[in-house]
Amino acid sequence: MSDTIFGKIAAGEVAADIVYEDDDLVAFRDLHPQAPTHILVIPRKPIPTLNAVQPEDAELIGKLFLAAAKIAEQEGIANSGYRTLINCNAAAGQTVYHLHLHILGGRPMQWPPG
Ligand SMILES: CCNS(=O)(=O)OC[C@H]1O[C@@H](n2cnc3c(N)ncnc32)[C@H](O)[C@@H]1O
Repeated sequence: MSDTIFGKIAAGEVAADIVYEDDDLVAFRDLHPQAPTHILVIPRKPIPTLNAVQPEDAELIGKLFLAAAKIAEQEGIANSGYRTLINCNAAAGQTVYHLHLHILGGRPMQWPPG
């Protein structure tokens, strides 16, 4: 049994608006979008936070970012611009402890992020 909601989505146990998936990754639209395009890309491997990423995960993390760029292209936000971010632990607001990369686009992003 997958222990986070994202693990359940990856396992097909919980529905999501999936926009991309392969053997290693699943990408789906955020339930509470913070931008016109807000997509989460997750590894199927249940890595809880960025702190838990190991050297043997390097290729998987690379695939996460390659997929993000491909998805941004598919979403039509690659040229206008988009933000990718990973929140790590409570101070950053992490609420789901299954590593995930946010893709936010379709509107101007603020800097610095809050
Ligand atoms: C504050 C950021 N916290 S977070 O960086 O941990 O991001 C978690 C994200 O998961 C999203 N989310 C939670 N449950 C689901 C779900 N079942 N399907 C899609 N997205 C979900 C939240 O809206 C949130 O943006």
